[in-house]
Amino acid sequence: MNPEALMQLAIDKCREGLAAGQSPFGCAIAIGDRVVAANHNTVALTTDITAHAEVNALRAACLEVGELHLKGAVVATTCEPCPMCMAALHWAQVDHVYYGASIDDAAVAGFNELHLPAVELLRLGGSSVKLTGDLLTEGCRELFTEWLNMPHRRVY
Ligand SMILES: Nc1nc2[nH]cnc2c(=O)[nH]1
Repeated sequence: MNPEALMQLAIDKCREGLAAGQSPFGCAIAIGDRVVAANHNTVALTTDITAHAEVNALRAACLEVGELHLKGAVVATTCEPCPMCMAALHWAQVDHVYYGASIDDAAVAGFNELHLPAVELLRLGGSSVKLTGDLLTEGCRELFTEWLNMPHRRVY
């Protein structure tokens, strides 16, 4: 599946989350042409601070394929993975991660981000996961704008 189409799925899933009062993050995972997971962040819903979109998608994808490692998997996430999510993506041995908005964009929207770029974490840790940013960035940033207009948003 091409990365743009996968990112559009992540954006759509994020909007589903926004409609349900969740935070503005979505993630989709494909292996070849098969979409194995598409999830949004559920931190507010589950009172689970680790329920980021990427962690939710990884859990769903591993369950779906019945494997710990997602060899050949392509991941599209609306925002650059935080260190927790980047580490989880490394553990799952995904092939390539695409993201749209940046950690700085999330911080500007009010999230208490660790200012450690995903590319730095991969380099420091010697990970072979491929990483490409700036995919459908404006569409992904727009999700933060929509979220900032929600009166009952929950920041963390
Ligand atoms: N990439 C990403 N960054 C976040 N920052 C806070 N929550 C999230 C999330 O679900 N995904």
